[in-house]
Amino acid sequence: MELRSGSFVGVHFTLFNVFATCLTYFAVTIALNFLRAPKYPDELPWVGYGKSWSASIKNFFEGFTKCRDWLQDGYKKYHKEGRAFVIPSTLGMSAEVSIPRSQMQWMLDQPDSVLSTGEAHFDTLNGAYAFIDPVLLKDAYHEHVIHKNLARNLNAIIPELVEEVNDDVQEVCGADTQQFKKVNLMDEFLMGIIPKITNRMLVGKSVCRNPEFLKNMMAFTMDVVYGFMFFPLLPRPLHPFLGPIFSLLPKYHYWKGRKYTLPIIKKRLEDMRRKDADDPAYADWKAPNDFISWSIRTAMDEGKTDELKPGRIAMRVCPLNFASIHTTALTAHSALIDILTADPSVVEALREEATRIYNEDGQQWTKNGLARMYKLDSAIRESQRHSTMAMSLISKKVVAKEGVTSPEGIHYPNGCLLTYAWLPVAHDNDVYEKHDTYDPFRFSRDRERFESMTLEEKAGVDVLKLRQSGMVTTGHSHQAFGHGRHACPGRFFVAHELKIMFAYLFMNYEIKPILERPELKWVGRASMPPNVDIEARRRQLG
Ligand code: HEM
Repeated sequence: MELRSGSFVGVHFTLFNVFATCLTYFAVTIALNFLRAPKYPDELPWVGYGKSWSASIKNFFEGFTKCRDWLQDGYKKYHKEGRAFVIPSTLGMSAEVSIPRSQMQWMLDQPDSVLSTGEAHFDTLNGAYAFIDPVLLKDAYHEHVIHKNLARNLNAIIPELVEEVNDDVQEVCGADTQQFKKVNLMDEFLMGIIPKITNRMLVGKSVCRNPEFLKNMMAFTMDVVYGFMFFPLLPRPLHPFLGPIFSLLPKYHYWKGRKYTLPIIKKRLEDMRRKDADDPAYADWKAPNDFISWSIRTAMDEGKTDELKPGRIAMRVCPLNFASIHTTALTAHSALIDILTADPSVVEALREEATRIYNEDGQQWTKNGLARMYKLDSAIRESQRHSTMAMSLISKKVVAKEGVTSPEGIHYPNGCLLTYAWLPVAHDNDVYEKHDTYDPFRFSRDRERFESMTLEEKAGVDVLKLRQSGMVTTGHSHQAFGHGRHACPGRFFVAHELKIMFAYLFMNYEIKPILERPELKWVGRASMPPNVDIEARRRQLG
């Protein structure tokens, strides 16, 4: 039969062929990936459709929408009995073993040479191709620099954060005291502000406001996300051939962005070397407090010559943008929606707290003042719990050649991926009473009660337990920043950043309440931010 182009039969056949080719391609991909996936011990139960060939095809597609239910099922059926189970591979994510709470400490206690967080990140994020150069994630020196420097320098960078937040919020929300201005919460407000604040800490004021630099950093973070979706659709044997082509994207955005960071890095290297050599011209010079200086100083102290190459430092700014911007924006997005859909008295209480502490501390933000914002701290932490961003936020890969045996007696061979389920814990009534309710002051009530006690009354209180209710204190039941020695080192910065930003917003703007909280939609193992606008009007003060 002759097929005439444009005829019904022709179109029909073409669509059929495309469909059949796609189906064959997916079947081959799933089969090849299935063959090369780590093998999990036979005695482990699986959720979803199980572990057979046909099950993995169903898991692959249906996991897209059903993963959340599978995790909840496994949590109730196995974790409550102290047993681990396997979450099957779904689009973008490999099969992983979910470890029950009773084995959590065992998992965290294993050295990196047995269970490695870095290797798990390298695999999940396609570190071989999606991060400019594989060395960036293979040897994540930027993480070491952040662990070592960020928290200890926070106090010193507060004034910079305050200036950045004030300027950026005003730029987005305007100064009109009459009319409300509508802004899209994610695209205009948070993505207009958070990349600048984060990069102020990473590369300083002159670069963090440069639109071209920001555009390329955002494009880089999206390249990593595209890689996340693209690589699982490719049979693994093709990765070495197509991966280098894909990697042109992140490389391109890095090259475009480094135009702005390289001159600063080179100058900083020279300045710091001259300062160290007691050059009299540098007697009064002080290195700016940012990632560039921390990175240089740490590499100099540790004799890491590779990490002193300007190009390497410029590259390391990229994975840090990836680690910090979307995570912070998603957290802030959920928190603002939760706060603005709560009773209006919640915003009033947060405004009162912020204004009082700001005035008590001489109309400035101090480390101590930010730490005393119990209500705001609690409102954010409660949102991290209530509107959980991802099903699990901890991942480890078995790297010990001989594997490792869990307290349950299960032997995990080399290559297995382990995780700890956060979503079901955050929504377990045994852990959090009324787990379905957003209770903004869930974590601050006891702290405030403590503050109003007499010294005698305070003596009878378990202060350590009280301190654990802060948003930066990770634990078995607060995993929004992970837990253990690889818990997020950026969380102290995030707490400062969000408190300064929300306080500024509530103190200086009226914001219309959001009438109904949009439902959280889950895709695979992550929740998708709903599209929400806020309406803000500058308050007329004094
Ligand atoms: C609200 C915002 C953030 C959230 C929710 C978040 C969440 C997390 C989580 C869950 C982990 C642990 C991953 C694991 O164990 O597998 C992590 C690690 C990390 N985060 Fe964050 N993060 C945030 C912001 C930031 C910021 C602002 C920075 C840096 C400036 C940062 C830098 C890092 C680094 C370097 C690691 C790797 C630590 C290691 O493996 O030792 N994060 N983050």
